[in-house]
Amino acid sequence: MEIFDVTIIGGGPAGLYAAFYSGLRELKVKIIEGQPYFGGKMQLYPDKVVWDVGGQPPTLACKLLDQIIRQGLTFNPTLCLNEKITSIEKQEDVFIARSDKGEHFSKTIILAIGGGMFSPQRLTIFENHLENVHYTLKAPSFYKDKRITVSGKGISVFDWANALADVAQKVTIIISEGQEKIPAELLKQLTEKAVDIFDHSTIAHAEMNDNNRIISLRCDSKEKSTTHQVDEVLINLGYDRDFTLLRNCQLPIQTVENSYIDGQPNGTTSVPGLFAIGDIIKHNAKLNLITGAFQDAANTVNELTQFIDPKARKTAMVSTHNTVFKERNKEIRRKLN
Ligand SMILES: Cc1cc2nc3c(=O)[nH]c(=O)nc-3n(C[C@H](O)[C@H](O)[C@H](O)COP(=O)(O)OP(=O)(O)OC[C@H]3O[C@@H](n4cnc5c(N)ncnc54)[C@H](O)[C@@H]3O)c2cc1C
Repeated sequence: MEIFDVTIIGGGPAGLYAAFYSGLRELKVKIIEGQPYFGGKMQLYPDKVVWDVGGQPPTLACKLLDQIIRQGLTFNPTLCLNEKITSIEKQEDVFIARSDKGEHFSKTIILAIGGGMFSPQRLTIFENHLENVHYTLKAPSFYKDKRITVSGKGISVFDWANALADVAQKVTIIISEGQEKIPAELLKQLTEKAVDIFDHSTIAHAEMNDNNRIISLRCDSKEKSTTHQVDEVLINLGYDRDFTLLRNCQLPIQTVENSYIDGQPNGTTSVPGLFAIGDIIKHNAKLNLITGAFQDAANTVNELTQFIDPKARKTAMVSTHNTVFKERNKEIRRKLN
């Protein structure tokens, strides 16, 4: 039985920074993410420009995320992707986190599960996996010179179409609602970019090729039927959030509004040794931002290091003076000079 110092559940910004900071504190770390990729909610807005991360120039979220992931992997933590943790229990001094893939043993646990596991609501006629149907937006370069259909509900559909119209060959919107709630300025931009909007319409039929890709879509409204050739289809119907873990957990974790963990700025919860960081935690000083997640992670890792070893330093040595970077700094200086 391999016992880790810390097992981090959730690979969003909070969990990834906790993995980095735990490495800085020379802890043995495992990070478990339910999705097949890291990034958490940042995967929902890769094309957006993020301005509010201290010291960073305005950056595309996908680029910032790439850096956050790389930083999270600096000290080679053990990685488990595509593994949803469904329960945690404690036997003597060891936590056991369980999924349908197995068991993980750890002296401490960090819950960095954000708003729970989110999964996109699927369009009924696309229930099976199709190669060119997407529920999150990839980096804009993926759509360059392609014919895109965006469908779903709400302003996000229009927002996505507007972002893609700058790079795509053709963008078409199909929505069942009207356009009344869409800001006039956004509609004006879409008209200028020659985006076709079919409102009060639904996707009624998809023609497939042998590679499990949709090649055309039939769109029906009360008045007419139209057919659109497509390269990629984007669906935005909103997201379901899954809190199975909090519901199943036998440990006395205190929750707020049944969806958040009642915790402290140093990450401690009602269960000694089990910590919570990022968007899942609620307390008066909580900041639901990427930088808030980073601060939670650093505070918590310092706290849990002392939980494991009460004689350990209270905080990590600052990175500029931390000897764990000695060898890597030589390489970085060589590159910079
Ligand atoms: C549209 C949008 C725009 C935003 N814009 C900004 C911005 O401009 N600037 C800013 O600072 N912040 C922004 N935010 C907020 C920021 O993205 C969040 O504060 C941040 O992602 C929180 O990180 P987290 O790691 O706590 O949670 P999340 O990012 O939600 O990550 C949690 C991870 O845990 C995983 N997980 C959950 N349950 C389990 C389980 N049982 N087992 C395994 N894994 C599990 C999830 O799959 C997910 O990957 C934005 C958020 C949204 C939604």
